[in-house]
Amino acid sequence: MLEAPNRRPARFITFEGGEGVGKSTQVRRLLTNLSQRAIDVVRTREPGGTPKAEAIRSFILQGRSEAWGAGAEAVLFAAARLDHVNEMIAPNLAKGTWVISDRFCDSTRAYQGLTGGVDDRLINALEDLALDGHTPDLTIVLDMDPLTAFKRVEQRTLEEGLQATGDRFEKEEIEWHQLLRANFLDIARNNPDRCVVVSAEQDEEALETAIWTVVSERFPELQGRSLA
Ligand SMILES: Nc1ncnc2c1ncn2[C@@H]1O[C@H](COP(=O)(O)OP(=O)(O)O)[C@@H](O)[C@H]1O
Ligand SMILES: Cc1cn([C@H]2C[C@H](O)[C@@H](COP(=O)(O)OP(=O)(O)O)O2)c(=O)[nH]c1=O
Repeated sequence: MLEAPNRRPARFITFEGGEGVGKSTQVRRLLTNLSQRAIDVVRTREPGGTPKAEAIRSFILQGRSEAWGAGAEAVLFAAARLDHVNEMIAPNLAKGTWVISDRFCDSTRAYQGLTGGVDDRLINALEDLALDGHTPDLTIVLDMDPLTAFKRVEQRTLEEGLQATGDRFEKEEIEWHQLLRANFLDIARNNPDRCVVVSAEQDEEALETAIWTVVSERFPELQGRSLA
């Protein structure tokens, strides 16, 4: 099939960071901002994004893989990612649809690798195989003090009368989450062309504006696009 002339490639954007820093909220807001500028875009999440990957998600987040250790969990996250890339991310990008993912490969490197102690060689090999060249064009690393993030989540849970989930990784000690934060910052430092760190300690609207500035500067095709 002939390529349409001057057609820009679809972009792949990921959001990373610790628990409760506002990733899902900002993924939704960025999706709206892009859609309003007539960009075809979908949002997805990890672990998950396809039925098979969602099955692996519930298995891990219920704590059923915990006893196997961080190395086996890294393999499970990569198995979910392989399906997610092959069945969802790659086909969307191929047809010109932008993809925004709430977490992706940096989560495995940060949680299982740098914080969980899994050997770099396994993390690198899994990343290489699962991504198969589908490295994100831009990764927004949302950074904030984990205690403040937990307080936010607690506050909302109380306000909305929700049940606290206590997922597999949410119950780790605060020191563990502080180390996780430092490790996400290290990943960003080691990938300066791809990652941009944005402080998540600002209200939702201010953070949305900060992220929009990063995204629109990174992708020149967005400049001058008026709101639909
Ligand atoms: N900038 C913000 N300021 C205050 N509260 C926020 C902000 N962004 C999100 N929240 C609230 O914090 C909680 C976690 O947000 P969420 O987007 O689900 O984070 P994550 O996806 O990183 O876990 C939610 O209750 C959400 O409503
Ligand atoms: C994608 C991925 C997630 N995780 C963890 C991070 C979260 O604790 C959990 C995903 O749960 P989720 O409820 O999506 O967390 P959050 O709202 O904080 O993004 O899985 C890993 O440990 N490794 C990975 O590769």
